[in-house]
Amino acid sequence: MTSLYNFKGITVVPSAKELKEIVLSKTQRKTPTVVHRQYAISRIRSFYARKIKFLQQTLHDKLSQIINEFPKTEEVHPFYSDLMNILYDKDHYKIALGQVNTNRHLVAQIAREYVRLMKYSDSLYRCKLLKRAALGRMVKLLKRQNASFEYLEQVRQHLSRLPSIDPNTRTLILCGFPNVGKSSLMNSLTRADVEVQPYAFTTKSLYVGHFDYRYLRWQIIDTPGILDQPLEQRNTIEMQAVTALAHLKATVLFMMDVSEQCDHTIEEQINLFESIRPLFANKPVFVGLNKVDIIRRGEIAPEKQALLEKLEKNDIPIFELSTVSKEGVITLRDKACDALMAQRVQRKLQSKGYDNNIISRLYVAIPEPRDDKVRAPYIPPGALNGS
Ligand SMILES: Nc1nc2c(ncn2[C@@H]2O[C@H](COP(=O)(O)OP(=O)(O)OP(=O)(O)O)[C@@H](O)[C@H]2O)c(=O)[nH]1
Ligand SMILES: [Mg+2]
Repeated sequence: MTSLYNFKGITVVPSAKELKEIVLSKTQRKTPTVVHRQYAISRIRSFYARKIKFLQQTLHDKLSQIINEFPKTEEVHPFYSDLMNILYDKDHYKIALGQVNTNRHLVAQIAREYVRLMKYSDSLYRCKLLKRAALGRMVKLLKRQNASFEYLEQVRQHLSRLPSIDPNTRTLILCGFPNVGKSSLMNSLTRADVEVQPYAFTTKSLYVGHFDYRYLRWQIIDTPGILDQPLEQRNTIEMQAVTALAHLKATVLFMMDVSEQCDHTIEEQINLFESIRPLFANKPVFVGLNKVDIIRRGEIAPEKQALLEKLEKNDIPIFELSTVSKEGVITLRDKACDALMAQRVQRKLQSKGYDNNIISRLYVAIPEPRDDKVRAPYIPPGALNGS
């Protein structure tokens, strides 16, 4: 499943100029090069027609490869199609691929046209001119589409660097204001080695890490920090975090900085929590109160404590932790995993066609009798005697 969302295998998209050189030199190498005036005209015609067809086929293969290898936005998981829309703009992407497709058809049209004209030419010289015109027109088409090729190459490079997140597996998502310690938690749970810095927006894209819990493989996603602002004002960096939260069935770990070193008060952090809460619908949510090595929950101002208590009353569990002293880190992780596991089991039991009895898990073969011969069950006497 992971390999489905691993976009590292897409072939490099050449620029129009490179593509032109590749296809022309291939045509030169792979088709016969010697022709004589004294040959029968039909032979001369087919000599040049072959070159035209060969170039058309080579271009067709190259362009088809691009079209087939790039992921189709309507075929990938909604998480990836949304992410691609945010990063590359869906319309731009579709238009670029559409233009490649149009080019493929135009090239075929030109080839057909010139091969037909070739039948009317009566000398080697005319045949040659026709071939040259056909090849020229075909490669010229490419030049006009150079912008699309360049854009697709950039998308390819970016896609190959995207983390391979499996949208269907057990997942934890870290989110919260910038600088609260999301990446630090990620690093203490996995070997992902995400950059940690004492300033906001250190993390600018999604990162994925893995760990084992209860003999199962889990993925944890570190997201860029998000600010408390309306959706329309969010930038590309923040929107990646929102996309992950919106599309992945996961446990959400909302990280808070109890020491307020991240430059946002506890009240602001809770406000952010409330404003993005619709994204947590139907997902287990935990609040990680980070940096308790600086100040403990019991030591903060009473009105701030009251805010946290109010959150707890709404059934949001709060866990104190510190990624520096490692206190509480594993407890939070285990609770988050257990909650997701319980939810996944629950969903499976409720899903259609799942009957919670033993027969639905077994396959019982009941073969048709092939003739009238009686084949009674036979139990060896030794077994009956129990010896
Ligand atoms: N004292 C203390 N500092 C911490 C703790 N966890 C993280 N920090 C510090 O907080 C700062 C920010 O940590 P990051 O892990 O980069 O925070 P982030 O949430 O990933 O930030 P962005 O990627 O910018 O959104 C760093 O300077 C860390 O050293 C903690 O438990 N205690
Ligand atoms: Mg970070």
